[in-house]
Order: sequence, then structure tokens, then C-alpha cells
Amino acid sequence: MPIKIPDSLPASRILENENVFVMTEYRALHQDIRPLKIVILNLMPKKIETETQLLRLLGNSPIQVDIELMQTKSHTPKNTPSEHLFKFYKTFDDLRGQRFDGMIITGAPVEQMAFEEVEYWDELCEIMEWSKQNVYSTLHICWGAQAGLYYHYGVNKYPLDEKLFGIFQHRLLVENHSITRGFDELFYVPHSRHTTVSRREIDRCPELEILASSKEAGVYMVGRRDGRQFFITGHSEYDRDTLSQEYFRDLEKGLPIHIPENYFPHNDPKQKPPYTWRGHANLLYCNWLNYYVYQTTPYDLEELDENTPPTV
Ligand SMILES: CC(=O)SCCNC(=O)CCNC(=O)[C@H](O)C(C)(C)COP(=O)(O)OP(=O)(O)OC[C@H]1O[C@@H](n2cnc3c(N)ncnc32)[C@H](O)[C@@H]1OP(=O)(O)O
Ligand SMILES: N[C@@H](CCO)C(=O)O
Repeated sequence: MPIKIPDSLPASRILENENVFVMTEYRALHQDIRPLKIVILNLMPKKIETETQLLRLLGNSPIQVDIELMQTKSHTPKNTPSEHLFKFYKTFDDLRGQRFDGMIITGAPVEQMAFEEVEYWDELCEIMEWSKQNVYSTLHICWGAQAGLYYHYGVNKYPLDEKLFGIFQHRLLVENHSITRGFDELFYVPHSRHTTVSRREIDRCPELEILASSKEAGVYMVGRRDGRQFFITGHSEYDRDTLSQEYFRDLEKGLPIHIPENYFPHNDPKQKPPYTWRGHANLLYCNWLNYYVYQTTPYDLEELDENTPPTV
């Protein structure tokens, strides 16, 4: 939450220079407050696990959030009970008439296919096009980030020689950006993918800015300069044991997989992995929800369109 302090207090100028959110008295008096509307397009096969992970992070904020869960209608999920989907999920057809303050598009285990081969690609393109006019800020995760970068900016994904799998150190590239406010300079994030995006192709898009990256994992966080889209190539939302489950699953299937890097103590899969990315994940979602949704979305969502400027 922002702090409201007298303009003349020395901390006011110092914190403003550091881009800490200081609210003017005028704005504080005039800010209207209502619950936020967030829609999660869940493309992951283990939908209950993913929705729980994301809700845990979104729930760690003082802001009231109304959640809608969306699934695609052009693919029938095999791995989530249909009763669950029937009870809790809506399709784009149900929701397209509404506007949202924020949207999350999850990862999906389809990264080794061409985008156009994915069963729900056309539907996803329609949803991503709709998001430009009808959602204030959209956060894309892993394959969702690759799909968004490709659809909106023509940025391709490329196969890696071997699966990028483990916990990797990341570094901030831009100082005093609101989405990374409070981050440690070095922070850790899980990655679990066979493909990557090209830094050079992203640098060629003037609307985009690379905000954090990793020597081993490459580009991590990309933002549209106006904050209306973020693309996150890792899985900060993963639970402590998600990588371990993926590792044992692939071992059992006889797939080529190495021990997740920097994960099990002494690379011993019998030992409990320390949770080294939870603080980062909580801050990322809090910052997005606060600075790029709550403080900047229009109070009246009917005013929203592709060019709506931030409210602050
Ligand atoms: C790059 C990233 O974004 S990483 C994020 C993805 N991570 C994960 O999914 C981790 C957890 N997933 C898993 O452990 C496995 O996918 C499992 C155990 C759930 C299922 O594995 P398998 O039985 O080998 O594959 P299965 O044939 O069920 O397909 C898995 C998923 O791939 C997706 N998929 C596969 N083919 C297609 C296709 N042509 N079009 C669209 N989606 C497809 C679907 O989402 C499917 O699950 P769903 O039907 O429940 O939606
Ligand atoms: N994280 C995914 C990668 C596949 O896209 C998995 O291991 O299932």
C-alpha cells in the first residue's frame, strides 16, 4: 500500500527518487476503492494445483480480489476432473462481455509444438486480442509468455539443447522499476522448459523492456513499457516439490532428464529441497497487483480500452 506523508518530510523526496510509492494528499483523498476483477486463463494440465499456487500468491495482499477461472473450449482437458471444471470454470464465451483489471495466462506443456499446432491456438489468439481492450494488465507465465510474445510482437521460441530444469539465479537489469520494487538484486526462480526466447528479438521491439534475466536461464521478465503486459519465463508460483514431481515423473517414463539444478541439497533427490524463490514470487504478484492493477486501472472499467493511461 502507498504511504501518505507530508510533502516537506525529507523522506518524501528521497523515496520518490527511489520510485517508492508516495501518494499525494490529493490522490489519497480522491482515490475510490473497489474489489479488483482478475481472470486466470488456466492452460496447465494440473489445473487444481496451478489455481491453488496462483491464488496463494494473489491472496497475499490487502486488496480484495474477485477471481474468475477460465478454460479454453477448443481443448477438452484430460487431467482435471470434469466436475471441477464444470463447477468452477468458465469459457471465453461466458466472459468476453466483461472487462477485467488483470489477467493471468498460465504456462502449458505444449512448448515443443509449433504454436499453430496447439489445439486452442486460434481461441487463445482471440483471447489475447480481446485482452488488449478489455483487461488493464495481463501477466503471462512460461509458455503463456512465449505465446504472448509471439502473438503480440512476433518474437519466436527456440529449442534448447537440453531441458532447462532447476532453480537459477537472476539479476535485475533496470533500477527502480515498480514491478521489481523491493526485490533482492540477485533472486532465484524455478525454470522447467525445453525452449527459450531470443533477447535480440525482444530488444528489437521498442514497446518492450527486459527487466530481469539469468546467465543460465536467459531472459526472465519482460514488460511492456506502459505496464499493460508482463511476460515471465519461469515458474515463480511452483511449490517446493513441483520440480521434484516433474523429475520423478520423467525418470519413471524413461525420458532424458537430469537432476534439477541447484535444487536438492547435495543433489540428493532423497533430501527436501529448500524453498528459495517464495519471497520473490510473493513480491512479484504483490507488485503487479498493486502498481499495475490496483493503482492504475480505471475505477470505472467501462472506460477501459487499449490506450487507457494509468490512473495515478
Ligand atoms: C513451458 C511451460 O509452460 S511449463 C508448464 C507446464 N508444466 C506442466 O504441465 C507440469 C505438469 N504436467 C505434467 O506433469 C504432465 O503434463 C501430466 C502428468 C499432467 C500429463 O502428462 P502426459 O500424460 O504425458 O500428457 P497428456 O497427453 O496428458 O498431455 C498433457 C497436457 O498437454 C497439453 N496438450 C497436449 N497436446 C496438446 C495439443 N495438441 N493441444 C493443446 N494442448 C495439448 C494438454 O494441456 C494436456 O493436458 P490436459 O488434456 O489435461 O489439458
Ligand atoms: N514444466 C513442463 C515442461 C514441459 O513443457 C513439465 O516438465 O511438464
